[in-house]
Amino acid sequence: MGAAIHTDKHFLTILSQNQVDGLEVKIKDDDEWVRVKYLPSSFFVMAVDAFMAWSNGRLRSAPHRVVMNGQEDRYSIALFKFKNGTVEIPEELIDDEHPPRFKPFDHFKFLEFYAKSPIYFDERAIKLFCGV
Ligand SMILES: O=C(O)CCC(=O)C(=O)O
Ligand SMILES: [Fe+2]
Repeated sequence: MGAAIHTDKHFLTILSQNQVDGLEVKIKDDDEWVRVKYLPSSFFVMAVDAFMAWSNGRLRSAPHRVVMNGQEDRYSIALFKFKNGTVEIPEELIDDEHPPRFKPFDHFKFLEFYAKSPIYFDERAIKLFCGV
């Protein structure tokens, strides 16, 4: 079993797994998938959708998936961090060269809005919800 391509809707994702790899991340806008290699006892931390909006797009919420191709069992555990209240770009990250790319939004309303939507897992959801 694996996981289909998606971006996480939270603020930060912290992942850990047993020593069976499977997580793949798309770092650029091309077709290349990077397989995540964990050091023993390490965590993998990703800035995800709400962090991308907060950072005015400086950090990208990377599409990722889980691809399994062996017979070994894989276990992973995820901690999803939310931002309580309004997510708003700090003024230090806005200037003439970097106009705001996301409107302030309530993180839980974003989650609620897309909870039952077929595009919940789509990377465009955050841009459709609060993109400028
Ligand atoms: O199993 C993993 O390493 C990733 C799982 C994942 O992407 C998720 O739960 O959102
Ligand atoms: Fe994920």
